[in-house]
Amino acid sequence: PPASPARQGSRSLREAWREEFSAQARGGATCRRGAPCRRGGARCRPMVLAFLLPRLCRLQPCLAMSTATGTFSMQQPLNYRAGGRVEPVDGGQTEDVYEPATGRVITKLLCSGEKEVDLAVQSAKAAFQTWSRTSGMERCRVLLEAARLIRERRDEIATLETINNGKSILEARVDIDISWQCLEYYAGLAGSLAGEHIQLPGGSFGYTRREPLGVCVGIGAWNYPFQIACWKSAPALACGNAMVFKPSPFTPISVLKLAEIFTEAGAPKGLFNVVQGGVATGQFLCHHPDVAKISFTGSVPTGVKIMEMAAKGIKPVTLELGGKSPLIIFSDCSLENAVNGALMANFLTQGEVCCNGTRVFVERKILDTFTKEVVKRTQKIKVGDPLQEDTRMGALINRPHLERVQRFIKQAKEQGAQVLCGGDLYVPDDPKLKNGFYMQPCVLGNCRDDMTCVQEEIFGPVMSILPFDTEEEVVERANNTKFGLAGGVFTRDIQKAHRVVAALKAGMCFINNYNISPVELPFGGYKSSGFGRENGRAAIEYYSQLKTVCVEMGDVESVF
Ligand SMILES: NC(=O)C1=CN([C@@H]2O[C@H](COP(=O)(O)OP(=O)(O)OC[C@H]3O[C@@H](n4cnc5c(N)ncnc54)[C@H](O)[C@@H]3O)[C@@H](O)[C@H]2O)C=CC1
Ligand SMILES: C[N+](C)(C)CCCC(=O)O
Repeated sequence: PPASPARQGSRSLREAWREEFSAQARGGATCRRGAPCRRGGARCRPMVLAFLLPRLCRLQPCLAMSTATGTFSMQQPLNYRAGGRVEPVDGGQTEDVYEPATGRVITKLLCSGEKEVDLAVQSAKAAFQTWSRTSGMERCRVLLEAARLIRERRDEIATLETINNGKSILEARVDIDISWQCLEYYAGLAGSLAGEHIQLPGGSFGYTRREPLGVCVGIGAWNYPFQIACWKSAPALACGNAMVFKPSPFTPISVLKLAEIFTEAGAPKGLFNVVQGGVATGQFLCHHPDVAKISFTGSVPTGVKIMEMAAKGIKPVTLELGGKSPLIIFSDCSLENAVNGALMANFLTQGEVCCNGTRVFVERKILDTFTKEVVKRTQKIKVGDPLQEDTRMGALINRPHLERVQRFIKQAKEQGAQVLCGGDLYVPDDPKLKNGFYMQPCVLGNCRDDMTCVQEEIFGPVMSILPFDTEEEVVERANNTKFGLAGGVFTRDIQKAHRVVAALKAGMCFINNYNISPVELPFGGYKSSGFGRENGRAAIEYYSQLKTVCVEMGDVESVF
């Protein structure tokens, strides 16, 4: 998008940085103007850095020297309150934050205590006073500007996401695109939020006002750190709320970019705050009496605890929890699309996706052909350095999680499943990656519905293939789970497609595709996968409340 003249100066510097930044991340030899470097990138780069670094220290305080794999380190402080980065005033417990690609510690996280949480909430409360009185159009402008800034810094934010989460840079860029689209979408809705006018007898009338809730808390998971923060803050802010966000302690970094961008886009200081920490910090947030709403993304057991805490304060909650979603492949599908769909449904973000279609039901007639093709394509997935352009699968979030996924595969074998490909740890040749958390994507055959790998959410790159014979049978088996986040069907028969998705007990269903994320569509679960919706118009309901005003135009007829 074209920059306004007022922004040109700082923008050209940022662009120069971005080009250098992307070149470093790629490890490629490009010069500052993005052209192939005739003088050799290695020699050219120090000159560019000598020019840029003093300025960057001011502009980009959270970025240290270099961002190529194995070189990034994050500077303190990591909390964001009242429009700036701050050290927590209390807390004290520290956690290591990793770069999954190399297993290096990139920073220490200071977990925020009760006082710091209170200061963040008070900061949000103060910003709410002004923000909640702005018009929808004023909010629209701030959100649009924030969306524009995210879009402008897409590569920089995606690189941070890749370094801290381990997903491929290709995927991280898509995540950032979905993030700014989400802000644009709610910017568009902000100006049209309105109540109703209702005529009553005798000229009296009523009307409704759609009002914000107050200070909303967002608690995020580690698989889509920046995107989750946008999915929560965009509708919250559009409705006139303020937010305190707590990312997962595994991925505390990229959300600071969002906080800085909101401030730069003109949001009042304190409108969007970040407190870092784990379980205890989350509990302080949920119990805080000035918090009006909690929106949570994470596991089912934590979701239960969040709801219990919210119940004590009668706070509304949105819960985006786990899943074990079915993907149903009928024999009349386009095989090529179905295979692509199954890969999309299982292997994005190293399989660490809540709505993944990990139970792949395949009509027996095409079981062998489908399985052969899926295995062939899975074996071709390039695992490795997530900042390399040709990598398609990076590293899992941390060592304990990698080991947990490995245990699921071991147990699947013990229960009779057959490993058709992958499943082993992967050690890249590059020595700097040898302590990274990599594994080969895995396809399991010979699966039965009662196996642990088919019942439990693995949250790793493991697909289970299950044969079926009839539509009725597969719908029943697909629904036979405590979860209900998503589901998919591949068929060329349109009646069958709609009949099957209508029968699926899941909040997000796909026909002839899987795991795409148009921000216009509501997203959320049935059953143990949670309730409330993110994205789409529906999310407005979860970040606002209706006030009814009844207006008497005549005299009061008293019964007394
Ligand atoms: N439905 C959805 O949209 C998504 C669901 N998930 C689910 O999340 C899980 C993986 O994410 P994790 O971060 O490991 O989940 P988790 O439930 O352990 O943690 C999620 C967040 O809650 C915080 N937290 C943990 N205990 C808390 C407590 N007692 N009170 C307040 N906050 C607390 C954590 O610090 C983190 O920020 C998977 O099971 C996955 O299915 C993940 C992404 C998206
Ligand atoms: C973006 N998408 C659809 C692949 C996943 C979003 C839900 C999650 O946070 O896991």
